[in-house]
Amino acid sequence: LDSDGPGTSSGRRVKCRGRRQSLKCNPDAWKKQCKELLSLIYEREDSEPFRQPADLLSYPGYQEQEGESSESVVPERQQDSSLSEDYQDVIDTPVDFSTVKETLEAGNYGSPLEFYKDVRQIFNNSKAYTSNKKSRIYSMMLRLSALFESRIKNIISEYKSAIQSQKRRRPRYR
Ligand SMILES: O=C(NCC1CC1)N1CCN(C(=O)c2cccs2)CC1
Repeated sequence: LDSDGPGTSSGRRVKCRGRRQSLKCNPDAWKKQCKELLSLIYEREDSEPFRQPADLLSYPGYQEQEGESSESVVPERQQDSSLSEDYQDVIDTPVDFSTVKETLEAGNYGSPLEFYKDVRQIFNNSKAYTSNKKSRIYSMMLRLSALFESRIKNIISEYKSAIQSQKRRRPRYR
């Protein structure tokens, strides 16, 4: 697992004289940026299956709320009664966007990397659970993951630049 996350800045130094508020210098800017990214994710219909904890035991098929959308998607494991495994047998670390949203709003992420790790777990769980790479929910996850990765990489590289420019250069005596 690349704990560094995407977009590790490649040695580009940003001058951060004085003003911390400017986009590239504020090490706290990532919080607002991640909240905005999360709002964008919630706007996408593709996020619907991932907004609440997956609990396939509580209903026969995965039906969306009335009126939310015309289609209903049934995880193919529900269709295939031969599979005795259910979601919690397959997935060790269940996580969904409502949990991520709460953690972010409570200020319980120390960096965008921690946020990135949780969101990536949502997508990895979907990859681990699917028994069919053509399933509807899996394809929703793939689109959402592409959107997320395209946006998170700049948030993380700006955060890393801001941290780098905070470090005062102290002479090292060997
Ligand atoms: O039950 C839910 N989500 C809770 C619902 C929104 C109240 N899910 C079904 C299983 N999941 C998958 O990722 C896959 C299914 C098929 C291939 S992957 C996660 C979403």
